[in-house]
Amino acid sequence: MTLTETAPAKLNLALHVRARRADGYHELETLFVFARDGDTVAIAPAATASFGVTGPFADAVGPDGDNLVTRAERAFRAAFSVAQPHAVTLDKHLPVASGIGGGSADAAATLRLLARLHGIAGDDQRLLAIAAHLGADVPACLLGRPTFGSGRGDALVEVRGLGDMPALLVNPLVAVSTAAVFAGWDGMDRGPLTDDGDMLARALTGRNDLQPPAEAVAPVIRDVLTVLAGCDGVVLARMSGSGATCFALFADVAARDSAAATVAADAPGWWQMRTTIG
Ligand SMILES: C[C@@](CO)(OP(=O)(O)O)[C@H](O)COP(=O)(O)OP(=O)(O)OC[C@H]1O[C@@H](n2ccc(N)nc2=O)[C@H](O)[C@@H]1O
Ligand SMILES: Nc1ncnc2c1ncn2[C@@H]1O[C@H](COP(=O)(O)OP(=O)(O)O)[C@@H](O)[C@H]1O
Repeated sequence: MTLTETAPAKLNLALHVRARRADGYHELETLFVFARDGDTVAIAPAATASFGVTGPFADAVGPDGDNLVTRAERAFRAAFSVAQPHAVTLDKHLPVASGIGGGSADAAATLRLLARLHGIAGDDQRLLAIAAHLGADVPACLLGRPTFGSGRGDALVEVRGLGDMPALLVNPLVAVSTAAVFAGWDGMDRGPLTDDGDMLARALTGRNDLQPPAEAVAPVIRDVLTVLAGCDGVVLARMSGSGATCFALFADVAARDSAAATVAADAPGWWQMRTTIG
């Protein structure tokens, strides 16, 4: 029996960095939303453990046994005393180290699949503990619903999402290290996210405080945002997470598709994904 799940791209509609912590992490406030599309993880019980990766970004993950998917599988088996090995395959469509949490989403999808396979409730606290240990973003990806995150980004409160908004994700295919971008933050607290209004209103009055340090690492991010912000019908254009992926939200599908055509013509070397944000 093979079980399959989408590991949806994560977007930070806004991300405010509030403080640097003694443990090397940062206090932040963020609005997490999830795309309808992303990677795909498939899991089946097997005589021996194995990992395989396919898809356009397979090479960036590599076939060896240490990545966020295999770490999630090992942590699950240890926490729930599961002796049964699994064959895991990952179809990798999201660029790696790109601010849309691909690795975190893959790990979260792996945990959800293993929970289904072994009869563990999706909201079991042990799953959440494994997720938090794998990375600051993994608990939000495990939940997979629109959420306000604080602390390291792992203190979560569910909020009402955007409804189904057409979105375009664009990455200039420059990998950006999350640690390096946080290290470049200037240390200035520019204030909290507002809790007034709906998700879109809160996002529109918010910012991404990691955008300036990410642009210092990868100046092409400014070009991506200039192209997106100039497209007709854009409601919001911003960088996600620590970059370099930027997103644009649109009021309708026609405007989103016309922006996708503009980006493809202006910058054929950039990665893009048309999707819908819930
Ligand atoms: C910036 C965000 C926003 O959602 O997303 P991405 O850009 O990774 O998608 C996340 O906070 C990333 O979460 P995640 O990618 O899971 O981070 P981790 O693996 O736990 O940490 C990688 C490194 O990022 C830095 N880090 C991460 C989270 C945080 N709140 N403060 C930090 O300073 C630390 O230097 C840490 O060593
Ligand atoms: N399954 C995976 N997919 C993507 N990256 C992974 C995976 N497993 C481990 N990684 C590592 O995790 C790091 C973060 O990748 P990713 O989650 O794609 O980026 P981000 O945290 O910027 O959203 C990368 O350096 C990558 O090498």
